Amino acid sequence: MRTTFINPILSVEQLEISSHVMEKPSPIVKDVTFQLYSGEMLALTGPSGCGKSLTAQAVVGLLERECKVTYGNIYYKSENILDYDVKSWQMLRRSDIALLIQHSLNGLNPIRTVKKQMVETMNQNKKWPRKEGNIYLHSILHQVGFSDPDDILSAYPFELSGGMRQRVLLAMMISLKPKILIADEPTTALDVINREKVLTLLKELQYKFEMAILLISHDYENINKYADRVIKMDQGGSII
Ligand SMILES: Nc1ncnc2c1ncn2[C@@H]1O[C@H](COP(=O)(O)OP(=O)(O)OP(=O)(O)O)[C@@H](O)[C@H]1O
Repeated sequence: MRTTFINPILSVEQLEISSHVMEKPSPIVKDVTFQLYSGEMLALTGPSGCGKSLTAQAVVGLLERECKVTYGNIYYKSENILDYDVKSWQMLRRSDIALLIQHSLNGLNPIRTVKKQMVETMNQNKKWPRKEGNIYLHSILHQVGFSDPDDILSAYPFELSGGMRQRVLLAMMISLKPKILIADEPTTALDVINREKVLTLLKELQYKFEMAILLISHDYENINKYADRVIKMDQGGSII
């Protein structure tokens, strides 16, 4: 799919996020405006603590209790998703916007096989007949680079390396065919070779699944190599 820079799939406008820890709410992220277009990989970068992760959490309705959006709008396909209730956010995360974060590695249940967890995820949007479901699972695991999906499916998460678990999580997310994947620092804690592997994989998935990817990263060298566009936040949390 070719990216057309006409109608953004996601539009963040003058976003302000404030912390309510103190009596008076104080903005931590201010004036964040950017557009993400269908099928592109957009990198969001900037110094540590400038608010990249908070921006990602706001887009999927997962800000922690003490943080709130205090100004601005977030449009997904022209709909202001800041008006959503809890159920609509859940639906959006289930079928449209997936967020991959480092912490989500712990999101795999340690006492259930990969297969059980993947089947459960896959069936959230559509009940798959067993045979078709199995074929689909295998094909998705192939897409994220597993040459022997059966071994992975029968494994428990603790039997897999961190990199393998990350690919399993990616496979789970991809199985729901999101329109947007937000990958928050997917290469942190990886060595140079594995960083390249993850980014190459994301690039392949971007094309194969016609997904838009918002890549949050500090890895300037690779960002320029893989992203179609790069935007930068400053210390005060605004886009520069
Ligand atoms: N739940 C929270 N309550 C209050 N302040 C928070 C909360 N989460 C993050 N912050 C603060 O908001 C600011 C932005 O944090 P955020 O994690 O979004 O930065 P970041 O740009 O993603 O940083 P990094 O690149 O290091 O991951 C930081 O100063 C952080 O301490």
